[in-house]
Amino acid sequence: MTSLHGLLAGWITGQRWFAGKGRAIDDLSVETLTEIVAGDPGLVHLIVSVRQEERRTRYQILAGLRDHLPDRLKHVGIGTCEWGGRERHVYDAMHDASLTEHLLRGMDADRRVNGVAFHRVAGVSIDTTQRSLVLTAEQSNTSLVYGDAYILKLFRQLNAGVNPELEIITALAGAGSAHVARPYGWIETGLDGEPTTLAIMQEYLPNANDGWTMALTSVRDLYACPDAMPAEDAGGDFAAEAGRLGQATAQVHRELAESFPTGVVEPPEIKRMTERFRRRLDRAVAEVPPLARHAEVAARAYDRMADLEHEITVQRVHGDYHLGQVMRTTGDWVVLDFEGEPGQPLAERRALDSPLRDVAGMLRSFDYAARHLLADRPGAERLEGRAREWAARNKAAFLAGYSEGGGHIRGADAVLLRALELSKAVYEVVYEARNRPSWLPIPLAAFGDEG
Ligand SMILES: Nc1ncnc2c1ncn2[C@@H]1O[C@H](COP(=O)(O)OP(=O)(O)O)[C@@H](O)[C@H]1O
Ligand SMILES: O=P(O)(O)O[C@H]1O[C@H](CO)[C@@H](O[C@H]2O[C@H](CO)[C@@H](O)[C@H](O)[C@H]2O)[C@H](O)[C@H]1O
Repeated sequence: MTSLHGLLAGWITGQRWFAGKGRAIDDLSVETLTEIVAGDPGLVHLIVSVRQEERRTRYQILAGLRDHLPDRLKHVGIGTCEWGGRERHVYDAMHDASLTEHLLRGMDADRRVNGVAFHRVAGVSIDTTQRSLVLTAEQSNTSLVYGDAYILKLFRQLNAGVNPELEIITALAGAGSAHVARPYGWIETGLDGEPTTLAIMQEYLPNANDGWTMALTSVRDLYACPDAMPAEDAGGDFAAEAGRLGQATAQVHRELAESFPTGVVEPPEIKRMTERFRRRLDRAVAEVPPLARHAEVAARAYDRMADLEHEITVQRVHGDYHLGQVMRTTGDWVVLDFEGEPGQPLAERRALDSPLRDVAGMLRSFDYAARHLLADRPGAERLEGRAREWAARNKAAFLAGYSEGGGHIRGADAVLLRALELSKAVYEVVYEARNRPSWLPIPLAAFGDEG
């Protein structure tokens, strides 16, 4: 009979959130196993450590155990193995509402099960009768939606330490921000001696649309219009929303600056920042060879940044800002997912940075939205111009909104912004190569234009 390790090693590579796709697993070990619910069905919490060549990554899994697997759960089966002296079915517990209700109950009761601690945010109450469904989004993590009340995000890749998202939404919600979803609870454990966030539960925004979906609708509308029609006359023009998003972004940056420390980075440290960008570029080229022919474009932008003679203001930022991280409610834009770039060390994700890093991230996202629909589309070359037009129009509206909302972008910031955009594109090249290789041409196109 296959061992639990063997089962997990065969299953994990097929999961959307598994970051090491395309590379063999050299070793998978179970670091911790905590029984959250005994019996049938049973629920166990696992932290597994996966080694692929030199890189070791920890992942979190919630596994269900049943003596008999009902048809409705067969599609999430992991396999069978011996457990407690008998053969049991192991499956992905996120799809079993009769198990995920224990997560709600655990948070409501501030329960602790061995090393796994459930917490409720002070002053809120949790409705434990809500049933969960797994969100089917393109995600680095896995989210459960309970009724239309809560959304619980289970972090898949684990890095020791408090997740910046928990820290930030707690502070901003506490300060009365209109741009974050209210936190309700979290789950944590100790890893390498540090409290480490395993999951966060927030208010679910039931009548909201995410920015990526809205932007794609707008792009589709434009592509369907006659070539001669100006973008502003096309149905579904997104520019007014892009402007409002810019304003909301500036407000969130102000709230972050008020809730956390800020600082300034002097030119010698700016040089060191560009050295880090270069090292990241070198690593990316080694991992994704098609990036090599564009490396010079990025290197030149970094050189220009290294020559900056004025200081840069730094503060806590979002860190992985894009259209999929913002939701338009009936009232305003709400910002999600303040956890920085998944997979980066937590210290880096919590470090103070230029708010323009988020601005750069969103500018890249407008390019993604414009180009995404061109892949594999007949007549794509004809639409290339329209894609540029859509991206340029919405980027300009976003930047104008950012300034109107009190965000600071001076003329001299163009060099910094360009370097940050290309640094983000380098990250995206690696992200796409690992997760969605057919999307790789999108970030690679960022280097084609010297800006
Ligand atoms: N509070 C919320 N209300 C409604 N939908 C949400 C909420 N938070 C996240 N979502 C949806 O879940 C998706 C993924 O959430 P996100 O926090 O970005 O996860 P990940 O870090 O895995 O990408 C979002 O794009 C959005 O569609
Ligand atoms: O999972 P997260 O949302 O934290 O972020 C990761 O996945 C994103 C993709 O889902 C990725 O974003 C890239 O693709 C987006 C379109 O799907 C695009 O809007 C972004 O601009 C682009 O960076 C993100 O980089 C990654 O960290």
